Parts: sequence; structure tokens; C-alpha cells
Amino acid sequence: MEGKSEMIATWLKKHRLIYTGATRHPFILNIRDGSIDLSSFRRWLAQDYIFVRASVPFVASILLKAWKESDDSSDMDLILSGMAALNDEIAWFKSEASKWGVALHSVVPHKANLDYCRFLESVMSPDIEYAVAITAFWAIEAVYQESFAHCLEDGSRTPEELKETCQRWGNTGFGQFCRSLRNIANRHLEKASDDVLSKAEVILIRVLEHEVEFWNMCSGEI
Ligand SMILES: Cc1ncc(CN)c(N)n1
Repeated sequence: MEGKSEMIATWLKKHRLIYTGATRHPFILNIRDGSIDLSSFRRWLAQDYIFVRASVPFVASILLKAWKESDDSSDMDLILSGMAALNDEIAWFKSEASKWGVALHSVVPHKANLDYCRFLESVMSPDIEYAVAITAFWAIEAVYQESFAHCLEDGSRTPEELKETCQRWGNTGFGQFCRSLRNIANRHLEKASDDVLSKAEVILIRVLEHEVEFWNMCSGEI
């Protein structure tokens, strides 16, 4: 096995194609170039609300794993701040939905969303090691950070009414949060057995696949 000190960088190089597929999906490129169909945006808003609610027990399970398995108490502080961010996110979705005329209580989850939520639930199992689960958490957050930050870069023509959404995940504070998660994941992967490393690599690929399917669903492609 090659050097274990920056496993995430090694895997991102190896799986660059799917990573780019998740972070530069047409749904995001259409926000960035201003051609997004607003019915796709509404679909995203409704479906992502369901996903964010399912993320709460997922992040809680990681908090529990950190408490049991981590040698560094600052891991818990970071994960707890991620929980607090989810609380804000849920409130934001509610107010954004009322702005866009989306009735959140009557949203039916699409298959890609159900599959992704089911996957989250599988990672909550106590059998899944902390290093594996934190790798999944990092990947889930990093895809949104990289995607929405791209919509705010110089040269983007993101519609004014979508800029707040892009800021939510594309801001530098969230970027720092993702870097800290990545550092924690790397630190635990460095000490992990080859068996755990293989599981973490597979989980990373699964997250990226689910993210692509999620964007496809929002674009109305499935
Ligand atoms: C599908 C998806 N992936 C990631 C995130 C960022 N928490 C999200 N809100 N939704």
C-alpha cells in the first residue's frame, strides 16, 4: 500500500472522473451559467429538505463514534458544529420553501433520494468504523461545498435569487469546515488497517455515485 498520510488526496486522484461528475454536474453548471430551469431548482429544494433531515441521525451516529473511538476531543467539537449547521439548514429550507411556494410537508421522496437516505442509514450501523463513516461525512459535505462554490467564482452568471443558496454551502467558513473534516478523516485513515481503508474507499465512491444520482433526479433525468 502506498503512503497513508493523505489517503483522501490519493483517492481523489484515482477517482477524479466520478468526483468531477459529482462536483461539476450539469445541474450545478446550469446554475452557474444562469440557464437553470426553476422547476429543477424547486425539485432540488424539496428533495434536499428530506435528505437534510435524514442527515441529522447520520451525523449523530458519527458524533457517537467520535466519542467512542477518537483520540482527539476536538473531533467532537467539529461534528457538533456540523449538527448545529444542520439545525440552521432545516430552518433555512423551511423559509426558502415558503419563498418559492414549495409545500415541504407533502413532498414525496424520489427513488434516488430514498436510496441515498437508505445508504446513510447503513453507514449509521455500529459495525461501520469511525474512519469509514467520517470519510463518508467529509465526501457528502465536500461535494456541496465544491459544487456551490463553483457557482460563485469569477465569471459565473448565477441568477441573483439563487446566490443565497450557493452562499450557504459555497462560503469560506463551510470550506474550512470541510477541510477540518478531511484532516480528521486523513488522520484516522493513516492509522487504519488495509481492510478499513478498502471499506472507506468504497464508501467514498458510493457517496459520489449517490450525489450524481441526486443531481440527475433534480435535473429531471430520472
Ligand atoms: C444530497 C446532498 N448532499 C450533501 C448535502 C450537504 N449537507 C446536502 N444538503 N444534500
